Amino acid sequence: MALPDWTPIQALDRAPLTDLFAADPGRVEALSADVAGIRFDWSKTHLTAEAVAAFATLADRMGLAAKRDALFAGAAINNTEGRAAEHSAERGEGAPESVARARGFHARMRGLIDAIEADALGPVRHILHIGIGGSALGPDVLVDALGRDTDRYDVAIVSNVDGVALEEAMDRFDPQATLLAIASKTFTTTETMLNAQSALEWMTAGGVEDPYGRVVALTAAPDKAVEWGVDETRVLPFSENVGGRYSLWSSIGFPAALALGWDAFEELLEGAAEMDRHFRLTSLSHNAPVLAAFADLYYTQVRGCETRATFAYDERLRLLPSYLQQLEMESNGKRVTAEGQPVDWPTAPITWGGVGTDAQHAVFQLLHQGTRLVPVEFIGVIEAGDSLADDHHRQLLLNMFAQGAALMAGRDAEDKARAYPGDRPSSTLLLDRLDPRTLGALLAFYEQRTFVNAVLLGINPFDQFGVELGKEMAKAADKGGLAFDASTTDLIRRAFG
Ligand SMILES: O=P(O)(O)OC[C@H]1O[C@H](O)[C@H](O)[C@@H](O)[C@@H]1O
Repeated sequence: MALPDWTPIQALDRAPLTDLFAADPGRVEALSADVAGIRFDWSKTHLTAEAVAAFATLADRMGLAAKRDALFAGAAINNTEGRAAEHSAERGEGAPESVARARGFHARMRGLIDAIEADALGPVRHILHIGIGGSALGPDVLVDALGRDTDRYDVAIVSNVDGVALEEAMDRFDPQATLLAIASKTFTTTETMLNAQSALEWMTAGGVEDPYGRVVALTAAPDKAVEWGVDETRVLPFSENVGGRYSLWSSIGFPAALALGWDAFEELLEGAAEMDRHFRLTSLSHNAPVLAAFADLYYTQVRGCETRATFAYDERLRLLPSYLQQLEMESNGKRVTAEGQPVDWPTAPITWGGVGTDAQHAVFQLLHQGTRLVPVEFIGVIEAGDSLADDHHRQLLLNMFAQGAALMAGRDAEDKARAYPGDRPSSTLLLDRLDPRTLGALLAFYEQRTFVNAVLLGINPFDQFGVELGKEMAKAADKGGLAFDASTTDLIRRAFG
């Protein structure tokens, strides 16, 4: 298989951003895209027509078009696990048999949601969703972003095995009015199974007559859920070919579908499908996930950037950075190629971020004047999420725009402590409004951008063997069967005697 050759990209001219704007009045339009209610603007990055062309050549060398087709055709592109990656089929974009299968699973989920809404499982006010990693981060983003104006159900998403997290939800919820949703692709994850067991005990202690009758399982291992005690009629399966961090479109999205209503969930899928079609059918130089990945790779491979920061200037998107951390770092934090050869180029940068304007008063000092170059991504929403006077939203967005401009322009000063070097890149995503369709498109954009990055890096984004060793050692430690190093042994002794 071809390996990436970065030399043509590293040889590109490195003109400062302000020169690039001065030289080309058409720069904004040339480096922007409008897709599914989102304006993407990469003009404040160092991408140029030449850079895009050089990356397009690299994309050819790495077989991006064929890999993209293979992704949507359901070929086994997750080669290390011998599996397809079929999250797009969940939103109707994929091989016909995979799409049909996903539709069948969705119909089943909808049927159960209808039954819950009709009180067939008894009165339900609270949804206690237990899951971790991909079985929590995606649904959490959805419910937090879109569920603020609805009081259909009160949702708690509990992931951490730290009982503090579960107790907080238990204190808030009435066990008699709670539905327990156990979300686990494998239905074996230690934290989730322990939390589920404790939640079930809490329901029993709270006088629920048939606690198992109030349990729903969201899983790609339906047999294991039945074995655990969930009635087959309340097991909502999804395909093994949907990766955990790509699974919010499947039955893992159940708490969002319940809290927001089925129509909203379908709109979310439709927005994602719109982004998929854009990704599949648009030429590379106008393709949003592709251009975003080109900029990502430019900064890691050419400018040595070790991190990339995302700042959502919208309180409703405050969980987006954590969701992106799993999506990007678990997918592309790899050190061997898809064929198992060591790579000698940097793979995924560290994804971090926060919410604006708060972050301006905390971490932006480093972005403006620190010694490290951090490409920044701003996300804003034109339509306000609040109903206060216009001032709030106007201030919010103006601050976001000003930060991008300041990073780029910089400012000279005699006193060097007061000088800003400028020429610091940012991309901006401006959403018309935050609704299910746009959020679906936004999340699908990030998924496909992650895929393009992986293809050009020559790695497989769909496995995550790196999370196993620590889990195995924790299990062995629990059984007392492992001789640890002196430091770890000392810590264990201090904690448990
Ligand atoms: O959904 P589950 O099988 O419980 O897995 C939950 C999570 O745990 C694993 O450790 C992986 O790192 C994640 O990709 C996954 O989403």
